[in-house]
Amino acid sequence: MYISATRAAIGLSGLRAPLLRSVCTSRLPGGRGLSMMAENTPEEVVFNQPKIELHVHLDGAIRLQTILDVAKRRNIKLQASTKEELAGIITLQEPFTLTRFLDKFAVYMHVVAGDRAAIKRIAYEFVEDKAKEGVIYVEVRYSPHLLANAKVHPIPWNQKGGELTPDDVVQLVNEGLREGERAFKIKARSILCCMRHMPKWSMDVVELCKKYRNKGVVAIDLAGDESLNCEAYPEHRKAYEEAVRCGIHRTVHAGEAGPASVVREAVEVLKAERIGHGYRTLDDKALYKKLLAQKMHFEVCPISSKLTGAWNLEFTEHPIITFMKDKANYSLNTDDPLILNSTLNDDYRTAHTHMGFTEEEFKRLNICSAESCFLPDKEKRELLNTLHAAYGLIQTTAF
Ligand SMILES: O=c1[nH]cnc2c1ncn2[C@H]1C[C@H](O)[C@@H](CO)O1
Repeated sequence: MYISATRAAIGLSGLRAPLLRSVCTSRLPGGRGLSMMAENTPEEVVFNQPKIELHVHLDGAIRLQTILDVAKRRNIKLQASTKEELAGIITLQEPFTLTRFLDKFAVYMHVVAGDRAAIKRIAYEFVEDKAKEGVIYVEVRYSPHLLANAKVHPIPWNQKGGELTPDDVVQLVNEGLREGERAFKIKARSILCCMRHMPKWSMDVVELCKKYRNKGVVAIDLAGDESLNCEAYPEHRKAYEEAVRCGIHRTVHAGEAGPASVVREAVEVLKAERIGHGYRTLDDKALYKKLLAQKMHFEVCPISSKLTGAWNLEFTEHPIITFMKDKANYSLNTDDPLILNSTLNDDYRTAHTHMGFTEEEFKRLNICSAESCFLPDKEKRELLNTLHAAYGLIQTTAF
């Protein structure tokens, strides 16, 4: 039996502020503790088996200590000098709107953006953190433009112009991920994000996907605030057309805070092969039925959905439960663990405690995740074999 007894709140390291702890555990019935990258002991891990993660933002998964270290080295003033203080200004303590949630990135992105060593370091540390969570394959996403300070217009985060281009950023992330893979013995690939409010960047993004498709980059994404930009701009559409033409895999954030029409557009116009979040799909019964039939993959993120305000009712009524009952194709993911102050285990615990997820379902959804990942066929088969062996399953997948 791999699902251990769950506890109302996981053990809190000395770093966890009591105030934050009580707010989080009371607001989030999942009882997620404050992670600050604290590690769970084996008995606290809900599904202690190899896992796949397909939806996590690199820039939403940076260690607090790294932000502090880089700020110090670069002489950048922050309104915090300890991890606790920094957590206090970055992490969410109660449900926000998606718009206000996305504003949180502005608190720290200027620290790492434009800095070679920092970008490589966050990618490397990311792999270490995922390995510790029991993830054996991860697809991590980011916007190369949001980490650059050259050949990007406008230059993000009020940085001064510099020399680090979006292309340099992709190379640095690839290096960090590759070194992390070697050190921590897991597999990590990346997805490059177009941003909904920055259509001018999108053709660049697809070109970078093409250039680095065999060097670590596996897909294109469209991220950002769909509640403000419900319809993809023509530039996004052109970029996705080019992705289709060149066989670049495609995922799109849709139906998180925006309506089901955003999901419909993602599938029908942008030709998305996976949907980031997708909870609002359920508001359009015909669309949901169609996507179920075609085994569309939904990248769901329970804790994120609550704190971004994408889902503002109880976890016990969450659309993910419908996905589970309908045996839909979906993965379980963290999204932005830095801002959410969560770990993948916290999402699994939330699903187990409040949504009735069983060990069998955890295995099934991880198999679905492997089947829907963007690796080439041969590597996908190897991944599936690894999972089947670890889970003690007979391989029946037709893949
Ligand atoms: O949950 C999200 N929905 C939409 N966009 C998001 C979410 N989390 C992060 N992002 C944005 C902000 C990041 O800077 C960007 C690239 O990772 O993607």
